[in-house]
Amino acid sequence: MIKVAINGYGTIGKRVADAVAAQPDMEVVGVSKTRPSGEAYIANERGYPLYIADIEKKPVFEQAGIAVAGDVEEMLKKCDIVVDATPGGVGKANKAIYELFNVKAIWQGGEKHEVAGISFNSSCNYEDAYGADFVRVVSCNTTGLCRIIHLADEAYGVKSVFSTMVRRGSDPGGIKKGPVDAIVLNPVTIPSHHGPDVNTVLPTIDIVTTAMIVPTTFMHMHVIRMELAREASRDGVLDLIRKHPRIGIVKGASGITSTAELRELASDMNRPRGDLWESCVYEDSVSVGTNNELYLFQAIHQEADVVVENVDAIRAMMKAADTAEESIKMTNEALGFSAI
Ligand SMILES: NC(=O)C1=CN([C@@H]2O[C@H](COP(=O)(O)OP(=O)(O)OC[C@H]3O[C@@H](n4cnc5c(N)ncnc54)[C@H](O)[C@@H]3O)[C@@H](O)[C@H]2O)C=CC1
Ligand SMILES: O=C(OP(=O)(O)O)[C@H](O)COP(=O)(O)O
Repeated sequence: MIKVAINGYGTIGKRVADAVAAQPDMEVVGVSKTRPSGEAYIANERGYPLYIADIEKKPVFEQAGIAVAGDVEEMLKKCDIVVDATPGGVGKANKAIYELFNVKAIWQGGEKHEVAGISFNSSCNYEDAYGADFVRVVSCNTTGLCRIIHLADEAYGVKSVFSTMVRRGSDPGGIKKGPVDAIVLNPVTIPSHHGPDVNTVLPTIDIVTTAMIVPTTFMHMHVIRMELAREASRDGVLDLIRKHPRIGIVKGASGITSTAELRELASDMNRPRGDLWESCVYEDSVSVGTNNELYLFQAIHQEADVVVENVDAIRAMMKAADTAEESIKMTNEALGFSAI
């Protein structure tokens, strides 16, 4: 069994913990928090040993009725690999301690590529992470872009990409972020970080991205245009998407034209936390122009799509599955996940 620790049990960390716990070849040996919270009670309830960043706060946790197993250093002694899901920018400072305790580490998209030197998406570059000590799973939007661009590139060759990300303002549980009543160009400069970030996984893709934030909490929406090198058809593209284990199709016949209806669908499917681990391509949006330009809309559940990628990154780094296909299949099956 691969012993996995999760440093930072928040939006991403708690989901990664549950996904790891569901895998037949992995176990959660600990999760960490900085202060008592609803999530800390749940960690106790699920039987994940709870470690804390600052051991001096142990009495505060215990007074709140939350059992503490030790500090983060204790947790690192028990694991083979740590998933760092601390807030963006915090994780890089943890590298020294991971090196000290000789554990492999995975960071999230809020950190820069340089922290690990390998940026990861299982459908694109599983082999780059095979046996590696340090890997970064790219951000939720970048994950969604990488999946679809790589698929199109393998089949048709991608000459260039232009995409606009309409980003959610805050996660549903967030109370500190906005906007409440604005469309914020974020960033106002072009390109946004997503294009260069795609190039950390797919270095040869010619891509420009723009991004804005809107007052919604569930999912980002991508508007994508790709110029293809070889002749493509709408049906051909839809067939490829149907076969992809991490890209789903929002059927035109379902009448779903929004993120809100997708949230309802995920809940009705009894997905844990209503999570959509797959990118959700709107069938009726998929169009091919006369010069082989591919157009589509896809929705990305920001809290979920990177979770399955973290599980595959663990397997690649631990050499527990030789190919991406093998790992993706194991991950999806353990979660009872097949793309919509
Ligand atoms: N929320 C999202 O939509 C997505 C986030 N990401 C990335 O995932 C990473 C984590 O983001 P979230 O889960 O949203 O953050 P979050 O704020 O929900 O959770 C972070 C957790 O880390 C804990 N923490 C803070 N400092 C710590 C420390 N020094 N040691 C141990 N734990 C500490 C906090 O208590 C909290 O539980 C970031 O790099 C972010 O950019 C990636 C994809 C999507
Ligand atoms: O990785 C994300 O977005 P990104 O791909 O736009 O960087 C997550 O939605 C976190 O974004 P946030 O930095 O607005 O919390």
